[in-house]
Amino acid sequence: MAQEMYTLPFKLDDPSLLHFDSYVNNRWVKAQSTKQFEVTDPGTGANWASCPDNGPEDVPSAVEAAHSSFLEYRKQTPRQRAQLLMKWHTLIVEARDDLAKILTHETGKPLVESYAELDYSTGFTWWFSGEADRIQGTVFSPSMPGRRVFTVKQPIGVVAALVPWNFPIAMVLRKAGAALAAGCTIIVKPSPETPITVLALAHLAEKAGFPPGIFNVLTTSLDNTPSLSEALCKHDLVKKVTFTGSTRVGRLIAAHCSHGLKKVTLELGGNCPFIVFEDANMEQAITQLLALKWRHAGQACITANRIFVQSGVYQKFTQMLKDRVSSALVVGHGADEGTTMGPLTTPQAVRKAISHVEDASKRGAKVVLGGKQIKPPSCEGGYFFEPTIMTDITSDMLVFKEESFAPIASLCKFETEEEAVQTANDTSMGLASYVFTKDVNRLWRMFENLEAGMVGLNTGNQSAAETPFGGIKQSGYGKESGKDVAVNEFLITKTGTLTVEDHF
Ligand SMILES: O=CCCC(=O)O
Repeated sequence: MAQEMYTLPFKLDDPSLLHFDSYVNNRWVKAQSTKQFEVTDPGTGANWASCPDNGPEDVPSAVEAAHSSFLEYRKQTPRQRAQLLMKWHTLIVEARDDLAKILTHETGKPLVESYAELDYSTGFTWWFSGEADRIQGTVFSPSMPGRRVFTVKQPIGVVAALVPWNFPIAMVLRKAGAALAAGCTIIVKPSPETPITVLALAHLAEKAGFPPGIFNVLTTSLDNTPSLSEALCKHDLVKKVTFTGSTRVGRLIAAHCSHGLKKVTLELGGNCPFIVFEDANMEQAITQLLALKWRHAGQACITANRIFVQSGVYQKFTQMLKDRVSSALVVGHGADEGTTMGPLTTPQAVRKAISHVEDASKRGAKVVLGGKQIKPPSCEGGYFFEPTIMTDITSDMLVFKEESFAPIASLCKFETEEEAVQTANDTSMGLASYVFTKDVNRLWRMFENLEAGMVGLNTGNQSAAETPFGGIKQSGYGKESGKDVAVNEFLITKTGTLTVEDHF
């Protein structure tokens, strides 16, 4: 359907930001099939845009363009790459109000959270423009006399970035920031729910002066996502794949990439434990939990999925949480003033939330708040679920075994530190964990014993551009953000050995 057939649900200060075609080699392009897919406002269920539904046949020309650009871009000095990133950063910051509106109408998150995502995201452009200048090799004398060894870091080549819908701007800038700083070119495949924010970033990248083929976006529908992603992963000229999403899809990506032995970064599911000991500062724990659990209605990989509370404060904590949630959360359309929790992004997410509550209730959990799908006034077609608190959660329930990815706080009681560690680690995932206690020795022990790539100690969300982000176990491998580690994911290390003749 042509874009003129849709009604835009918002007005932008700079309408030139809006693009509805894919972006390859600095050109706005359709899919070869000419097919389109629709973009929906999760707050109303109404479609407001459509984009090209690219398939595997659209991959080779995009990769070839990205590869020929790579052969030139890799020759730019780190300072030149830093300057391009900084210009992009400035333009994104300037477009903050418009980008926040698009983000809210694609993801459903409240405007206040869209602004928070933008501020988090521009941390990445800022940080990685600095990282470009800090890429360095080494030189040293080896054990063999008369030799010198040195290493240089070189960009790996064309990168494919497969990004999720929950933080579409942050996840693109976290990946692209590092890749472009390293001297790689990139093809981004946005999630079918959130292509327009990513196309707006492409518009700003061009305005910032990135030459053709450096930053490319191939949009695609849910149906074509598997085949297009596979074609990207298996193309010979794609040298690195970076993916954020579910563990199930992460396994498929790793399998596709194994053919070409491609370097892969996988940021996968969480099922993160949030542990509150009796001696914790309850106010602090609740405040941190609220910010973490209700961030984007629970749709973050690092959200608190299983909340373990020590028996002595279990009742008190449950009541405090219920009071705070009841008074703090206003559910509605993300663009409405006063909304503090928006809809879920997809109807499938609502179905999963319903099934998790039903399964837990059947197995003995108590729903102390919420538990149902809702339709706030003027949002009848939207994908809303009540902020929900359940107690008496046990390890046989789906909410314990899987990520809910919904506004469901699931509380489990525990007695001892040993039991808390054992049950928290009782999952195949290992992304983030959170511990609240005033006992510094216990904090340290928990930090060492919890199986997670990131541990918050009297802290909820710890995500930041300067902080290494990534999981262990089936939460994936590789690090994004942080000093050196993130850029290294897009670099190869080449070793030189030189024989030095001693003439003097
Ligand atoms: O959901 C995944 C990303 C969340 C974050 O970067 O804090």
